[in-house]
Amino acid sequence: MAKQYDVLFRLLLLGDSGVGKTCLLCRFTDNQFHPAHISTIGVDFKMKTIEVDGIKVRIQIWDTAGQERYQTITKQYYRRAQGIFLVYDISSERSYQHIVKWASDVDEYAPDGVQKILIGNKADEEHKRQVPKEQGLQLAREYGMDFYETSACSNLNIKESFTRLTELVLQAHRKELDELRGLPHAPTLARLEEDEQQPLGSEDTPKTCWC
Ligand SMILES: Nc1nc2c(ncn2[C@@H]2O[C@H](COP(=O)(O)OP(=O)(O)OP(=O)(O)O)[C@@H](O)[C@H]2O)c(=O)[nH]1
Repeated sequence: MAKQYDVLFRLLLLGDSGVGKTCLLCRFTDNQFHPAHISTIGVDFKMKTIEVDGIKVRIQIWDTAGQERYQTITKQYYRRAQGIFLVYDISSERSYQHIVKWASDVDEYAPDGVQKILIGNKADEEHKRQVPKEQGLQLAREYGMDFYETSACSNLNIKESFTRLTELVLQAHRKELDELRGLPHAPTLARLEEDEQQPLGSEDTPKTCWC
């Protein structure tokens, strides 16, 4: 059967528990939002295909548990990511401060050249804001990352941020893509067979996304 996409990438969502990683993912893939916080156990993933620059990109998005006790498990998934979202909650100064720790984990465990974007989520909660937008921008500048304030609740900048990270990954893999464009059946950047495996948080286990 013909492939429905040209390339397959893996993106990863990292950040403290409760910043809204699962909700960002559910909003992007299913356009849904659930107000309850049910902590992710280990990792989970969802897939979505989008078109960028005329290329059909299948993205496998890994949602990791923010809770400390799952860090040993979640770190095992860093090395297979091509793009990473570092997420904090604009109403939690603490989650913003912890971005330094998440970024240092990425440096340690993710592959060189992994693309990163900083996200300040829950932008709809202006009345509870603890982290000024300028502070997010400043940190993103220091790390050389793009920055978005998002809201999974009001659907602010969700499509934009996922599309941007996908574009960055595509740009980073320009050479393979140029080859891909020249060949009718060029290999994908990642093997589907591997990705259809059902690791932790698979279709058969209870879903941590309740949106
Ligand atoms: N107001 C508002 N609430 C949000 C937003 N995104 C998530 N939430 C809420 O924040 C809480 C935590 O969201 P989750 O997506 O479960 O957080 P998480 O980062 O996946 O948490 P862990 O799985 O524990 O790591 C839930 O009650 C969500 O409804 C948002 O953009 N705005």
